[in-house]
Amino acid sequence: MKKVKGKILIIDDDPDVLHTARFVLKTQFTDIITESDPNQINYLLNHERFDVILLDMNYTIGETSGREGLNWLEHILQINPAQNVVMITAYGDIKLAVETMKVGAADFVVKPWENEKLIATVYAAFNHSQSKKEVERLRSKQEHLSKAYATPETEIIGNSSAMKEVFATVKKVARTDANVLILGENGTGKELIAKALHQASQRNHEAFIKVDLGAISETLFESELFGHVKGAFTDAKEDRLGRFEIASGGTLFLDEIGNLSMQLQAKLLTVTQNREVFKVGSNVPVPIDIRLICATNMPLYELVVEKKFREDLLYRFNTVEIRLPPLRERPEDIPLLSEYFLDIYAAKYRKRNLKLSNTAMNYLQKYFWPGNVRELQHAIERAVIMSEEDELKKTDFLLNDKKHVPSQEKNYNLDEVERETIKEAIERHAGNMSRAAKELGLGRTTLYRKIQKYGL
Ligand SMILES: Nc1ncnc2c1ncn2[C@@H]1O[C@H](COP(=O)(O)OP(=O)(O)OP(=O)(O)O)[C@@H](O)[C@H]1O
Repeated sequence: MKKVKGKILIIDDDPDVLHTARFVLKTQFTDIITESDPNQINYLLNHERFDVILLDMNYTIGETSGREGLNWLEHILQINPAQNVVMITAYGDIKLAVETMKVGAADFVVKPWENEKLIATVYAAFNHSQSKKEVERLRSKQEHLSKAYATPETEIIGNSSAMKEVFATVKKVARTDANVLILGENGTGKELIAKALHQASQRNHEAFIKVDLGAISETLFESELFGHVKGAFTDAKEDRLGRFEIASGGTLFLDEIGNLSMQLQAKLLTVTQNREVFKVGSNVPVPIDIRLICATNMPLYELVVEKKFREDLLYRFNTVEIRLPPLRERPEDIPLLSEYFLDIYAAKYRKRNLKLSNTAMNYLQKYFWPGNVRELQHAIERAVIMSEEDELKKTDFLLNDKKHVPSQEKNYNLDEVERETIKEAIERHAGNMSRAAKELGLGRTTLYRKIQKYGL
């Protein structure tokens, strides 16, 4: 018969009891640990997690009141309030055994026991412990999922060759468990791609948990990511699961990894190498099973050269790398995205007949889009709200004109480029010629000569 994967601890000062209990239970469970000295409870509970503890009521010779067992039970529940404990009691102690259940014992078995009865009682406690764990895991997962689903999902739009390549990579790697690193400027769709990878993976019925590492303070990092046990620090009023544990079985998306301090990078490396976490305040390792997706808008490879990002951590993250090009490098996606967002917002603001004029579309395609797709999305939403006619015009978009790159009509006339550059520098330094000259790398006299030449 296949044994159940479970760890049972038996604490009794009578070696015969330990021996027979081990003999009976090892036919059912994979790990049986016996201990004759209850003073070892602290050590044991701080180093391992037990599914069920079988605990004797009396230890000191001549002691039959059962009080000792009750005290040890309270002690165990203080260390781990969720621990399942089955009391071992002599026939005369049944009244006290019932008392222990009020304190928090899961059940009791009476010595001498029938083997079937012992197995059945430990099984029931074991199943209870498993369902308690599952309930806690599901509760935390649910909390995160409801937050995640508060924001509606969007399609991923793109017809440029760069985006087609991205889609092909997503398709290829989604079903593997390979770690994926997504690089790209703000608003290029890194999170969207991470979600797409999760949705197309075999883990899609499990949670997708996002952690914005840029938003977590250094002090809360461990508790947020690895969890904590009750009493680990002043505010730790109860046990809490970390994001790694909640994501177990699913996908963990670590955003903004470029912002991590060296110290936190070291911690993350250990966790991703060993695939287990230690909750703050606990020495018990918790195994984790996650698919890891990381993202950043920082130049990670440069940070490695500057020794600001660990090379070993980068190579742990980048088994597969996806680079999302900035929107200005794929202007052919702009009409598609613009129409897509226009549809959404025209419906939302009940302006269904709204169209984009050709001049407006032209204008959008030439803009620099420093905030990428997110900026385009906001620009369209704002224009839809502000528009008073059936057609969105160039003037409905409040874009920063300085950031326009008329790429197709780019001017390669050196004189004109020089004239524009000088004009911009003078404007930027509010007419301060020394500063403008310095920025342009020119002497003041040369600058004046050129101002005269170009009639500025
Ligand atoms: N290809 C796309 N198709 C449709 N919507 C997109 C696309 N790319 C990005 N978006 C939208 O743009 C917004 C920003 O996307 P997302 O949050 O995925 O970007 P990000 O790269 O993770 O940004 P940040 O670096 O700021 O976290 C979202 O509302 C997203 O739905």
